[in-house]
Amino acid sequence: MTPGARLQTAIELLGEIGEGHGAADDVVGGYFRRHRFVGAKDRAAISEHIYAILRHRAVIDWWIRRLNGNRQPDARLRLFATLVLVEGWEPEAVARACDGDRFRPNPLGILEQQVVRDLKGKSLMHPEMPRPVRLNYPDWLDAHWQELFGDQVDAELGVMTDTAPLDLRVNRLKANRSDARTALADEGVEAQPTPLAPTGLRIYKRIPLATLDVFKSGRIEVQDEGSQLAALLALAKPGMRVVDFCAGAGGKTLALAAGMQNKGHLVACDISEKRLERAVVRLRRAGISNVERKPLTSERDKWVKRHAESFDRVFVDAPCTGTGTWRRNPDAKWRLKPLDLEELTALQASILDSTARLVKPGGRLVYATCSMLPAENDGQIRNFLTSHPAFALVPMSEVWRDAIGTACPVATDTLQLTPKRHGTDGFFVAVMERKAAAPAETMPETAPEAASEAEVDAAADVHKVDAA
Ligand SMILES: C[S@@+](CC[C@H](N)C(=O)[O-])C[C@H]1O[C@@H](n2cnc3c(N)ncnc32)[C@H](O)[C@@H]1O
Repeated sequence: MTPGARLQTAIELLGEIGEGHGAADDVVGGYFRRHRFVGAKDRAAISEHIYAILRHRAVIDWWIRRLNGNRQPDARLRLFATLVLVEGWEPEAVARACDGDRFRPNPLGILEQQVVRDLKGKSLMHPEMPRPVRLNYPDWLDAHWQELFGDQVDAELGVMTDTAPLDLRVNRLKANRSDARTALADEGVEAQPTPLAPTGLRIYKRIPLATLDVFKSGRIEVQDEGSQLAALLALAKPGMRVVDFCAGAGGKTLALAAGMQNKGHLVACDISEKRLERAVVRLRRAGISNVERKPLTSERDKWVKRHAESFDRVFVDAPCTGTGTWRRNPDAKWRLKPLDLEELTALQASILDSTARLVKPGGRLVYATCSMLPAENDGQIRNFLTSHPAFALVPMSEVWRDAIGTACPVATDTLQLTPKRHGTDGFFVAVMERKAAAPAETMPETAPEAASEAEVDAAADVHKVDAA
């Protein structure tokens, strides 16, 4: 591809992302899957153009508006401005690449030429930029960040425009960390142990992961260190009965099953049967055979009532704003609206309320999000504990000591990881225990019949993953 053809592709994909055709990684990944002839260098260049814009969008738009009256920035103008401001292109190089020839962008219009010319030599940041512009997030989130980070907002949000490294989880059913690291090195990939999670390896380069033997043989999986820690902190042990309630495509399910050494019963629930289906191949690759997949109609599905107080661990990886993953999904912040936060917090409260029923006396409810917004995290836990006196928070120092054994990285009773402080995604974990002697949670009006083991086994047979 010529540089111009790469720009034209980036413009088209940015248009699709902007029109809500999907998350950036789906749109870009889908394009590359449909156009397999696009070479590795072209793919890297196209992705770099797109992600440079998504990461710096507020700053780019601020400059465009400043230089160009209040003109609404479009995909072309954003790209041209980013080439000059972020990628250091000369205005003449932009003009040369956009000559209107086949597969290349049309020549720059007068306004576009003017913006590109005026941006030459400018630095990305300007002292007059308001904080949400400087740090590239929507205005309405400023108060939320202030509540969480106080005078550290700049430092904490400043790193959210960086690129995240690639974290891998070593599958303890098949390898230990040192073996997996050696196997990666044998395939030419240098990996470092993650500082907090004993199961993690970190890679700073782009690698063709799916082609590596160490991946194909199920010894490693992609998983951010924060997610690995969340699963470890559940302390799911061999022989336990465990639910992964919002299991999706099984990222945490795989980690929980490894902690259980493939022994005991692990139910992976989700309202999306399609996502659960995507877990099958991953479970098989990891050699996991103790997982039952259970699609639900909602968090209030009858299955929940039928299994009241029958699980040692209930893991809730709640649907959330994903504000902790902006380094990986920079476009997500621009799709997020205040109403989404309201709807998500209501859904999280309902999921917590319903899943509490599943926990045995003495068992634990583990709530996790990949968000850093207090309303989804500590606020949610405060409300839950007030309305569910049968549960008590297990202090994080205690959970961490039992699960990880190193010094706990926070002094609070819940865990809020941030990219700035911990180098992980922004991840939250709270562990609550149902008091052993407490009366049962309020039960539904219709008497709950506990499922017999035979029923459970029959359900398991339908969805059970063949480990072969
Ligand atoms: C954060 S994602 C889970 C990611 C997954 N645990 C992993 O590690 O790959 C949240 C999941 O919650 C599911 N979900 C949304 N609403 C739900 C509900 N009412 N009950 C159960 N699951 C729900 C979504 O389908 C989504 O898969």
